[in-house]
Amino acid sequence: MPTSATLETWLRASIEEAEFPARGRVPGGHFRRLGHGMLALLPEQAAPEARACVLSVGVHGNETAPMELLEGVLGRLARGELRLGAPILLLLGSPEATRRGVRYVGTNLNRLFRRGLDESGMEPDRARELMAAVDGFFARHETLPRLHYDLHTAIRDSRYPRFVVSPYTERTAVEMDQWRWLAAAGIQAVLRQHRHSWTFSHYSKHYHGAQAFTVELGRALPFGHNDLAPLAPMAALLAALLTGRAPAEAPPGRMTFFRVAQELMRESETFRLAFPEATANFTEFPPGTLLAEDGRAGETRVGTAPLAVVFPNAEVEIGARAVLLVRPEPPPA
Ligand SMILES: O=C(O)CCC(=O)N[C@@H](CCC(=O)O)C(=O)O
Ligand SMILES: [Zn+2]
Repeated sequence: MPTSATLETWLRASIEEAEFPARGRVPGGHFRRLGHGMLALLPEQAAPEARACVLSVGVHGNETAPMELLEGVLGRLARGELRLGAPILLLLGSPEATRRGVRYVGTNLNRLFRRGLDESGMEPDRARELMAAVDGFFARHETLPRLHYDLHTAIRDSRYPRFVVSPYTERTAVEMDQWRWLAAAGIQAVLRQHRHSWTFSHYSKHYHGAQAFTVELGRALPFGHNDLAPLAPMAALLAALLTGRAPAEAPPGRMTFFRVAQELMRESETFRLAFPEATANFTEFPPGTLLAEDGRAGETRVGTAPLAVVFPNAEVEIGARAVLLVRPEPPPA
């Protein structure tokens, strides 16, 4: 069987469609290639604190910092600095989009994670493969608590460069431990969704009862241009998950909590945002401010309480989310 040294090359091999062994050894267990951009790390024995963890990167092809972060952690495992103690499913969301250096090729993959998806095309096909991989992984490790971190970077600057989106589902509550782990991992803000969003993290939370988040780790930059220093605490969290150890904890109140008040969809060709393109995520606007104009839907203005903007993007497909309008809320007690 090939040795763990191979593991470090898995991500680049997946992007370049290069040869990669079907299985190999790592300290504490072995890896198995499940498909293109899909790798399972399987421990000889799960540690007492182990969770069945899905770690996904590259659901948007040009978001490279999470890939470099993951390569670093896999390198530590390969060199024997870490010992595998939990089953981990590693997923490269869209190898083709990453190879081309683009967010997506045909349509936004991160809006397609729902059962019964019947669209055809590259991203819908990939969404079905990824959902099947997650289904199989959680079924195989059904006795362990479930976790999914879907790692991204944002298009724009942010008042909080590292933040998580907590998907909405009435079925699964967020455990307090998650807030403590994320606070210790250097996450600065939490954005709680107000309705179903059909993202990858929503899929694992809604259909599998996993603790699941979209994790934003700074700005989307090309390979080699990412500053990984601020992500060291997040690397430590991923390392703890791999080894099945309890991660470091910090008070959740260290993070600023927000809730989505409104999701503005682009409804026409003439949609435009009324604030500058470069406006940072979580920038707040006072009551009465004009935020957007959109054909027959007309104007959107801030009501009586201030609103902040997250993920503004006037160029999205018609029918897609153009901006989230959010307000602060108290941290969970
Ligand atoms: O910076 C942006 O405008 C988009 C960054 C990004 O890809 N965000 C995710 C968030 C997913 C979620 O809401 O959980 C996305 O838009 O898919
Ligand atoms: Zn993304």
